[in-house]
Amino acid sequence: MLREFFGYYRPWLGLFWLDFGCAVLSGLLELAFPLAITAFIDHLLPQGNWSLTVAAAIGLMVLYAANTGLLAIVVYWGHKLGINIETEMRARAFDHLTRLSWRWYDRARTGKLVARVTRDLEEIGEVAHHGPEDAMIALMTFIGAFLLMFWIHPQLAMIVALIVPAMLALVIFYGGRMTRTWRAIYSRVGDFNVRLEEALGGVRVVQAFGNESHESELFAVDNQNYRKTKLEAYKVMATVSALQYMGLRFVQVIVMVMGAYYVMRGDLTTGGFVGFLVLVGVFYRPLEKIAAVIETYPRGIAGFRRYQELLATDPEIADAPDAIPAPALRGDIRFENVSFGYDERPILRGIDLDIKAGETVAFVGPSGAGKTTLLALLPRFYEPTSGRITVDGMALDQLQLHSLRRQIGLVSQDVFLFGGSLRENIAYGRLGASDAEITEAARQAQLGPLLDSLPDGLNTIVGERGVMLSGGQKQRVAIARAFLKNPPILILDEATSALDSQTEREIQSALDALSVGRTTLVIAHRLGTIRNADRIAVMQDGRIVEMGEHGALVARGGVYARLSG
Ligand SMILES: Nc1ncnc2c1ncn2[C@@H]1O[C@H](COP(=O)(O)OP(=O)(O)OP(=O)(O)O)[C@@H](O)[C@H]1O
Repeated sequence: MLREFFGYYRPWLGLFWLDFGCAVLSGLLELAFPLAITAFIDHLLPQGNWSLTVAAAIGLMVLYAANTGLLAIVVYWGHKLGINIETEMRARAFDHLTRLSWRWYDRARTGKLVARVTRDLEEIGEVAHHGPEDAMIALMTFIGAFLLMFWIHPQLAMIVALIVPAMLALVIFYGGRMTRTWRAIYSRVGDFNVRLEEALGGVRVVQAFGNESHESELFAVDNQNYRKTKLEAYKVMATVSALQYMGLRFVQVIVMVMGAYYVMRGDLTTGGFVGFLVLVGVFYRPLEKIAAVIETYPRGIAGFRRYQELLATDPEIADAPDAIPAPALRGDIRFENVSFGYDERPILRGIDLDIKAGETVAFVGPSGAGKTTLLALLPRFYEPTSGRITVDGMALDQLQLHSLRRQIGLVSQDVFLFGGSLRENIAYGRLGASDAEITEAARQAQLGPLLDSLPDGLNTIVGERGVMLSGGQKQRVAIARAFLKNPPILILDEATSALDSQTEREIQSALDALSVGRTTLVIAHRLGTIRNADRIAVMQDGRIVEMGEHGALVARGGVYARLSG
């Protein structure tokens, strides 16, 4: 896994080495400052040479200025490295997410997905930047400071070293607790997101049922859980920082006392003494860094695991290696003994169906009979469990998915509109369509009068999911998209919601115009559509139980006669 993680550094190796190199140099300079102080006190002061003192001070300032520059580089370019990696991962995650199957999305929670693409990747970015750099600096200053202290005064250095294992044990112990607490916090944030997403997304339903307080109570549970978990984390943080502070100060006092003793005995110079005291601070700092690494690293790694899992999710429905681009289709469609179930429960059972190019077939039957499911197999939103489907004699899975879907228009019951303008929403049917083409499609879909009445015309913003449009208008936008797409095959899932008869007539005539010259499969809830169909397929319990023209089916006196009667 680490190898894969470091693979993401490859395009940014230059940045990585720049960041890493500057961090190492800065670490070395940190070690040089205590030595400079020692030399200053022990060698310069006794000489009483003022100009040399000023020169030394200027030299020290230059060193500090250099270190400032190095630190600025580390902060900016290091974070740049992190965000570059994060951006690349986010792009891949989004790309993959847009390709996952309907079956996968049936089980997904959007709130959690959003958290993965945003928060998880942010954590990884942080680790990508700080991980190697922190670990290296910590190790280097830790060992370096100890060697220098040992060089100044071995016995004193050993006293400091005695305290190190205790501090490390502390850091590791609390680091582990911190990791667990953070994991819990993030899981709480996930719950939170899901709740927010559903309550706000469904706020109209919440209000319609007067269930605001109920939602607030549910939210309060998540909110309080989050608070409790956060408080746990703060407790651990308080303990760690208190212990760290106490540890450092105690060691400093011990060093002060012991150092003073050695100075009085003439074993240690004053400069060595002061330098040593500063080194204790330098030596101690990596412990904090190690604590930080122990805290952030597992978070990043947990995020990276989830990211890898996401990328490894099988899109289920994808192009076979030998799939060919679909040629311009005529629109002959065949279902051969097709069966399907979303899970173990069979929904479609051995469907055989032959539709000629240009034909309009209406599907009717009781709710839950499998009409929508059957038609969802044609653009390969789901794969049949057995049997096969062909268009123009070619099996669907021989064709490249995009080239197939480009030739199938879909007008479904619940039209999804994006939160932009009417223009953007209609143009979704064929990206890059000109304004003239968009307007023409809108008029064909009977949106003309609406466009004329809107001061902003095509630029009118439709609101999130198109809330500013009526149900009938949304339907017409979907029809306009289909006109613009101009596919040889059309799937219409009629709106079941009652439209007034005038609107219904307009939409029906737009749909009739749309289906001219195309193979049209329509899930019919209205008699008007059924009459226009060349044939009617009556579905029941996942089977086609009757097939034929309206008159013949009525005369037969079977299921259809009962349904339409
Ligand atoms: N995504 C899904 N996951 C699992 N089961 C599903 C899914 N979609 C539909 N079903 C189930 O499949 C069965 C057939 O549903 P389908 O929507 O195809 O029926 P329909 O004939 O179109 O009904 P309606 O006329 O009410 O739209 C139903 O029992 C439904 O519960």
